[in-house]
Amino acid sequence: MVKVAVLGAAGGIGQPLSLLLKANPLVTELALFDIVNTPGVAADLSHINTPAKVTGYIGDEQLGDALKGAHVVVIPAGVPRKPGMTRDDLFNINAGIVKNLATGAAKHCPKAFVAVISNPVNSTVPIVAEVFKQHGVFDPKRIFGVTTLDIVRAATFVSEITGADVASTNVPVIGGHSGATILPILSSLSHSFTDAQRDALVQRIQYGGDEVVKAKNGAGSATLSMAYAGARFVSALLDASVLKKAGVKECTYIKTDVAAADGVEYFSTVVELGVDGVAVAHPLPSFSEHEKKLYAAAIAELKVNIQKGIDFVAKSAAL
Ligand SMILES: NC(=O)c1ccc[n+]([C@@H]2O[C@H](COP(=O)([O-])OP(=O)(O)OC[C@H]3O[C@@H](n4cnc5c(N)ncnc54)[C@H](O)[C@@H]3O)[C@@H](O)[C@H]2O)c1
Ligand SMILES: O=C(O)C[C@H](O)C(=O)O
Repeated sequence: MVKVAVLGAAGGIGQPLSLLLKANPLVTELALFDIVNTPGVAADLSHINTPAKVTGYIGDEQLGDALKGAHVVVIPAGVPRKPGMTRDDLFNINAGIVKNLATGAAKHCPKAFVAVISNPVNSTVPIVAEVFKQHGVFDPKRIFGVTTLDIVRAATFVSEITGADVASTNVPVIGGHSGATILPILSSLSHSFTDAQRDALVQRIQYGGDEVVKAKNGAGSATLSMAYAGARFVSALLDASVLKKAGVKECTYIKTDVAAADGVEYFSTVVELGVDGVAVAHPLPSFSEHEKKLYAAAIAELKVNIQKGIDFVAKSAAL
């Protein structure tokens, strides 16, 4: 039995993500949780002739049933940005939503892999971790911030410049998931970019989310490309943990000591996935002079974002 629970399943990301997960033959049960509309989404997806049995769960009282027995919990619940907003502007609403869902996961499926999509990821992942710690079930190998969209974008934008096949273009993107914390490692590629090309690419990868937010003009942020990226990440988790495939690697934001020397305990890095989640978190790559500056800027912002998530859980525990 491989049960995947999607929390926020009726939303802009949740629906196409659930569709892609329904198409994954490794998934045998798909639990769709939201505060609205999941019975309809579940009925619709349930007619697709793939193995997953699909069930809709609605409202807090059904959260436990949605989560019980889950192998993977994916969380795209929460509000998206509108033009002019930063991801951090979503904190006040999304922190509470993620904390509540994480509490459900800690109680009902403490061993599940938890893949957090809700923004601001730099802070929501520490929130999930702190909630799991409070319940005495925290395992840093099992909680992930989904930064796969940055990898997907980087491959697309880089291949547009290099002309290389996009499917075989792989650009590591480390750090976090917002603006200056997004750190593409262009120096790892064999192509040599001019400084102007490099600067334009870094800018586009760091602010790719804003490109979509502007184009959607108030109707939300990336949903379809995020669903694709989220499904790719879950598929990697299942390949490693269910099929026990070796060498499955994705960049993902985890609690790790790779950047601990610089004072951050959460960082997105290249991670080799295994049956228990994180098998190997790769150390920082060797940076170009330019990347050293980007890294310093990323660290400064990450520190603030991470602390904000930790403080939020501590404050609400003290109430
Ligand atoms: N990690 C990434 O790369 C990435 C990419 C795109 C979007 N996002 C983030 O994903 C989140 C969702 O974006 P979206 O476009 O799908 O938004 P959306 O508004 O279309 O959908 C969000 C869904 O969450 C549900 N929801 C709200 N409160 C809930 C709760 N307490 N429990 C369960 N469900 C709840 C809503 O009912 C809605 O169906 C946003 O925070 C957005 O910023 C992250
Ligand atoms: O930009 C956003 O707010 C959504 C998401 O984080 C993205 O990168 O597209």
